[in-house]
Amino acid sequence: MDTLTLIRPDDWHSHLRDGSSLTQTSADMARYMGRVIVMPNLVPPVTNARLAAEYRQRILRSMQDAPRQFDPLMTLYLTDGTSAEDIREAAAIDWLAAVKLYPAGATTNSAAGVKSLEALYPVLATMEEVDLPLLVHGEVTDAEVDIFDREAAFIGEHLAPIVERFPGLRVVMEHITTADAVDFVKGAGSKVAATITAHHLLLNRNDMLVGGIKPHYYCLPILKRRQHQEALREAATGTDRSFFLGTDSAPHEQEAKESACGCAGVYTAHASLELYAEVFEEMNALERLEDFASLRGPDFYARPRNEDTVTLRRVAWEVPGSIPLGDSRMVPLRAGETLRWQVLDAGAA
Ligand SMILES: NC(=O)N[C@@H](CC(=O)O)C(=O)O
Ligand SMILES: [Zn+2]
Ligand SMILES: [Zn+2]
Repeated sequence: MDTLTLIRPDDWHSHLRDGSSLTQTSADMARYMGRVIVMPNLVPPVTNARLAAEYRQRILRSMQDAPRQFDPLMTLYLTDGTSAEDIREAAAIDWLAAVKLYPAGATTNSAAGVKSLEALYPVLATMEEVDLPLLVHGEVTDAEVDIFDREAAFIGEHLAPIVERFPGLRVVMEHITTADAVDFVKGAGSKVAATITAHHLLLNRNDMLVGGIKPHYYCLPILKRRQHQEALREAATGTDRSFFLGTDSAPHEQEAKESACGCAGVYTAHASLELYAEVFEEMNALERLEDFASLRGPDFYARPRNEDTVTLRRVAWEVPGSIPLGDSRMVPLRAGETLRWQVLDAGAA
């Protein structure tokens, strides 16, 4: 198979950042994605509908000729101060898609995150009532818990109790990295889903650590052992419709990652569908890429599927060694390496 045409995909988890970074990040996303769920972890965070509306305008303005299909869907950052009123206001806005939970200190720009989840149960009850999905960065932050165990611990300590207490709440476990998460989502019923990134499908912790430490593979949740990577590959390419595309593309300046204390995040927006296509091809599952990338996400979010298409072609191309990020540069995944697939016809106007 040398060409693959699929319904236009959407990215259900992405970091576009702000200011001059938007020139690159929005353009990469808009190249062929339809809807893009934009994470709210700016400094300061996007905590209410007004801030989300202003951020959305900055994203749309960052592109001189935004393709017709590009539709940023915004999220609110859940904090200890989020009110039921914030939730009701958000739920009334079509482009406001969900509320994002970051446990305080779990990841990049999460200092404003939630300290006690249980104290926010009344807010979750309102979200359940108005059917506004909860997106979670699923890692505990206790210093005693090993970094490789933090996702599994979060499921048992926090996620399972939430799902049990709020059975009508739609929950997306974002960027899952373990077989534990795959098993939990499979057993949790139709209101619980998960996004899977291209880098967690392509890499495991050996890729990051053997033969020298690779800062551009460092992200959170951290890459796990090979068995977990294989469970993710089976889930993404399998028939369970709870698993769908979310790149977690997370740009950082080159110097911030190539550092004695490098920050977490992998940039994949320059080639997201192409990277997923490599995995699906390796798994002999290219025919299921459309379901994963373009159908399961809108079905879960109860939004219409896109109607137009994009076409991947087997045309080798080299990823640049670095690309602009505002006034600086960043190193995207597979920098300087050759990719097998390319989106040549994105049908964008
Ligand atoms: N994934 C990451 O490693 N980093 C993300 C935050 C996140 O999604 O956890 C970022 O904003 O840089
Ligand atoms: Zn996260
Ligand atoms: Zn993220």
